[in-house]
Amino acid sequence: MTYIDTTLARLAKSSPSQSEFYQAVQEVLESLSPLFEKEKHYLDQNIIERIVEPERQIMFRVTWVDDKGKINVNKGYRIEFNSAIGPYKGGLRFHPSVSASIIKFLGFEQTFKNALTGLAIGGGKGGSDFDPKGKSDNEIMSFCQAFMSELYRHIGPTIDVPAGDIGVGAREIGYLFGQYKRLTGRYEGVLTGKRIPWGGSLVRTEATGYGAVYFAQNMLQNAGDHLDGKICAVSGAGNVAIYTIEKLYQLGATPVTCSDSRGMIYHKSGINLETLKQLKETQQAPLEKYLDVHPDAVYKAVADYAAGRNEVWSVPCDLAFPSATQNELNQADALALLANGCKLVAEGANMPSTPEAVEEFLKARIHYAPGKAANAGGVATSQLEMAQNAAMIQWSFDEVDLRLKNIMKNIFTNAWETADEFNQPGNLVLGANIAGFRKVADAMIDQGAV
Ligand SMILES: NC(=O)C1=CN([C@@H]2O[C@H](COP(=O)(O)OP(=O)(O)OC[C@H]3O[C@@H](n4cnc5c(N)ncnc54)[C@H](OP(=O)(O)O)[C@@H]3O)[C@@H](O)[C@H]2O)C=CC1
Ligand SMILES: O=C(O)CCC(=O)C(=O)O
Repeated sequence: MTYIDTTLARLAKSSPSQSEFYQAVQEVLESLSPLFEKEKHYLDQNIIERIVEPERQIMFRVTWVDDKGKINVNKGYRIEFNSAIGPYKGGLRFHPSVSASIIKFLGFEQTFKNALTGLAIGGGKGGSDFDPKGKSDNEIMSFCQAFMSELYRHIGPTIDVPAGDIGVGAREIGYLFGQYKRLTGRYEGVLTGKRIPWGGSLVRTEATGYGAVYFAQNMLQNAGDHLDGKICAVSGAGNVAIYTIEKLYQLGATPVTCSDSRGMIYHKSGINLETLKQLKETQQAPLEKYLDVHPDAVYKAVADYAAGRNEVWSVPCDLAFPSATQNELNQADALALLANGCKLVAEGANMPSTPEAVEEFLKARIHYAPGKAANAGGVATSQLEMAQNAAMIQWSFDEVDLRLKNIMKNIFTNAWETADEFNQPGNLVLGANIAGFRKVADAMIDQGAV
């Protein structure tokens, strides 16, 4: 048995039925093989067994009252995965699909992503199986207050700093922050993604989508190409997708698709960003309503989006930005993209491509950027928010945007050069995994057997 088989067998025994978590661990460990062959001390220090085990897993009951006076119970999670290079940092996801497996895979990925940013942030993730869809504002507040009533004792500006993810935006961060302040009496940078007037950072809202496009720009420029005139397929219709689409337009590309959990829009002349923002940021309406404003667009419903029936990937495009959720792009989707001429995939979502899809991209030698590299702009800008909070200052939009651009360039260069070092030029999966792992593992070794 290889060390990968041994590790996965051990995880299957100690953490049964966590398929997303095993998938993330397997993907990272497979690409680390060349590193372990070259630098044996990681195995001597038992780093693999240590790094796949979260430092702390908090699971709790969230009891809240809905508008009809009914008492509801949901499950809450915060997985504090790794603090070798800084306080735990990562988002909170509120979605009915949330499970220990999903939060653990996200926390594991977050650890390496945060290391790639070059900033002092460890990895964590949290959330709940609470479904915000169809809930009133009062119910969202009631849930957030109940969630924070347990979480507050585990977090702090130098301990663990949560943020948003699927189903958690500025509104939820506001309710969570208010409850933290009520319970502790402290006004401090304990959450990021806050609104600007009370401690938020400019550009945090846009950062993940903008960052993914900056990353794609770096990949293209490195190959003597550019974004101008490129046709782009984007999935998702939330925070990441919207600001990916915005930045693509700013840099001369044309995004032609977006999608939500019910279906996708194909608008050949280009997605209308104002309509999309109106539907998703203001009204929280299904994408089908887009047709009321733009009857020339095409809408296709999907029966089972997360299982890979994602029509976005069947559209002719030069570049693809999966920005909805994990495993939304399978092998058939990858083959359809390649057959249609797609030359670059930059992942805005976390682990959106299945292992078989990633294999196809690597085999075809197109530009492929895994989520932990391409979507790191969000968490990096969260760290910039922490820095501004700690210093009690606020930087301008341009200043934060410039820092974000530089961080994305550095991540690209680091992953690219690491791939070269291991004789796999252009393989950013290997480059990002080894570069992220090395930083965390070296810090763990320096800090002893803790
Ligand atoms: N926000 C951030 O800063 C960062 C986010 N990410 C990742 O980006 C991805 C998108 O996050 P974000 O845009 O913030 O989230 P949002 O909640 O703003 O939007 C998520 C979008 O994806 C769709 N979606 C979510 N889950 C599912 C599912 N299980 N099946 C089908 N469709 C689904 C939603 O459709 P519907 O509206 O119908 O629910 C929605 O359009 C996630 O993978 C997240 O982890 C990564 C780095 C940072
Ligand atoms: O901004 C953050 O802290 C976390 C963002 C996030 O959840 C992610 O990078 O997946």
